[in-house]
Amino acid sequence: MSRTFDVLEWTLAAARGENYPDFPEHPQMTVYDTGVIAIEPEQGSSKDVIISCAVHGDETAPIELVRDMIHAVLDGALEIRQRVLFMIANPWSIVAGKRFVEVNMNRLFSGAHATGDTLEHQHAAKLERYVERFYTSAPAGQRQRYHYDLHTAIRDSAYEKFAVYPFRHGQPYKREQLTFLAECGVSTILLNQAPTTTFSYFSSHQFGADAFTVELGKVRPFGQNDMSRFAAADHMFRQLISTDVLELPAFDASRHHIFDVCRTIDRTQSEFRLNFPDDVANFTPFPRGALLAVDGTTEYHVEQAQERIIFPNANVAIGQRALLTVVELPVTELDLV
Ligand SMILES: O=C(O)CCC(=O)N[C@@H](CCC(=O)O)C(=O)O
Ligand SMILES: [Zn+2]
Repeated sequence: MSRTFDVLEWTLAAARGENYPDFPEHPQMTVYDTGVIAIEPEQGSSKDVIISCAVHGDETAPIELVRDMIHAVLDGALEIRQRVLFMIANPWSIVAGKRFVEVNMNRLFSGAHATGDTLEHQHAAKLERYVERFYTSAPAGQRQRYHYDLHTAIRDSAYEKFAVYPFRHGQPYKREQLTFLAECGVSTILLNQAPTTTFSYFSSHQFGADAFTVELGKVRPFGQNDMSRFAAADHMFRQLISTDVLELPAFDASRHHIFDVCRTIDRTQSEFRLNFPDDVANFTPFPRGALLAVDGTTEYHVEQAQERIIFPNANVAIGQRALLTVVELPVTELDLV
């Protein structure tokens, strides 16, 4: 169905330098930038929720989810009870139909954007300012900050949906967040054990938000996503922003698969290869001793009894992460609050 105003078309037209009608006047909506829209209920909110997509431009399902939520608000079909910032983070990479135009933007947060001057460096700096503006302009009082940065993964995955819990600097993990994510269909969690320059770590570390990189499925072109696979996540995000108090079931440890990030293997040489085929899925386990990657003359072998591979990508820029390995951790070993 064609719309008189389509927020994605408006965002992409701006990225292409084309004309498009202005964003419609709406009493609760403030446009921070094309694709960056804050929605603020008049009163009574207690949550500041960021839902971002398109940090990688070819990860289309989250873009469709965010687009449809914004349209539902514009159409009066979704009543907003909490402050929300929707972010279509890299419109130029959507236009290009690529993960990024020049540089992977999800390595440029927490100030890393200062190291260059590409479109992605400049835009990451702006996105940081929008996050700061949104969180710091909330009404006074006790509030809770959230940031769900929605992605889809390049490879198939033994666990279709999973989330990265950014490094907590010793703070406990939250039962409520694990339960919320499980209700979204995301019951597999990776615990990052070091600071990163990702968008979710930025909001978590700089603003104390409950922030996650959420992998909702596999990268597919527009029109090829089976949106029924995202229905639970869509429902829960809408519940989060349209209710005063979000009803969640009690925490149930048996629902969750927790994995500790064990090793981060960076590509440091132009001669870099992964020692397994392109169709090996995320979370595939490898036995101790197996050769995973060769970086110049350095060989990376599996060190623990069973390490599983995540996000393998031999084509990353030199200096960037080419592979993570994870090991399963019983939920009972987590410091939970
Ligand atoms: O499938 C892949 O290889 C990449 C999917 C993706 O974009 N993942 C994020 C994870 C960010 C994090 O570690 O929090 C990324 O690589 O940026
Ligand atoms: Zn991504």
